[in-house]
Amino acid sequence: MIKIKVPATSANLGVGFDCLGLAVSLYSYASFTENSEKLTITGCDPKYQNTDNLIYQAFVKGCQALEQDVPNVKITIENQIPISRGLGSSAFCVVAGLMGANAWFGNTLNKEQLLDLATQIEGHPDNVSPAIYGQLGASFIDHQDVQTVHFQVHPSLHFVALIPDYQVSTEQARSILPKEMSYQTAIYQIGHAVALTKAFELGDLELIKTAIIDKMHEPFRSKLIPDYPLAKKIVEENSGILYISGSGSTLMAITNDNHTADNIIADIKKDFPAWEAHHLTVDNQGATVV
Ligand SMILES: Nc1ncnc2c1ncn2[C@@H]1O[C@H](COP(=O)(O)OP(=O)(O)OP(=O)(O)O)[C@@H](O)[C@H]1O
Ligand SMILES: N[C@@H](CCO)C(=O)O
Repeated sequence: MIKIKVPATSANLGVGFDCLGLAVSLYSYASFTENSEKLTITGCDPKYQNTDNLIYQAFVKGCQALEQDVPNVKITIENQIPISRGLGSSAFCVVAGLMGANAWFGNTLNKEQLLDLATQIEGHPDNVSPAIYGQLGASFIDHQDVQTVHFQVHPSLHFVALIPDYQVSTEQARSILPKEMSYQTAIYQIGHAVALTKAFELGDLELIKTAIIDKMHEPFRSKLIPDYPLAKKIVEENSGILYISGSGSTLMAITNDNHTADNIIADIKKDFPAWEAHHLTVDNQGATVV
């Protein structure tokens, strides 16, 4: 049996729309075993238990890249990453499927090749890069070639994923964005994004607080999350910093204090008892064969 472990990923980090992504300590697993039938899938909603399943689609793409026939396979999913909540559940599927195929046929694809394939499936590299490499990743696509660099996040930083009991569709969250942006806003975003990566390395919470403020997507997307204003108020009253994780609905709080992270969770639970909340650290390893 081949078992792949993939971390959840939090894309954008405010000003890094479609470029920045962070791997965090929440994990899903996919196992691949020989099967008498073409395909069996367990561990997910019956609507995903067919050949359209994203893990299987990525497994097939991996086999094709390796120029191998697609074997009969049983895929067993152990899922902790909530679906369509902005924590990279689709990146988990894509990376697990590709790495499953790669391990099945002797691990001949390297991480750069896996990242190129994963980005072709996912459409943007911000989640799949940290899902493969761990840490904080900054990525861009140069023709078909994905370039990615990694930043070691300062260990003093704590991340709290506040996960609403409702989904936000990535498709809708992309479709509501304006088609154009001014030079002034582009300059604002570039300066802030570069400074933000340094602030994460340094663990400089004051710099993170200003550098993370986005003008490109959060002002529009926050309207898709009805509880955004109250959640932001609760986090800021606890001296935390809030951004929309991926395309939402998860709101990620950042603090440099263990106790504050726990207080944020306790206060959020008072107003939103149905929400899930996880106190997370940065995953520095990325996806692994376990
Ligand atoms: N455990 C799972 N089993 C089967 N399919 C899954 C699973 N997790 C994710 N998926 C697939 O991924 C899709 C969700 O992708 P989507 O991009 O909407 O959300 P996300 O990746 O969680 O959010 P974001 O990209 O903002 O972090 C689902 O519709 C499904 O096709
Ligand atoms: N960068 C993507 C992440 C979600 O897949 C977005 O914000 O739409």
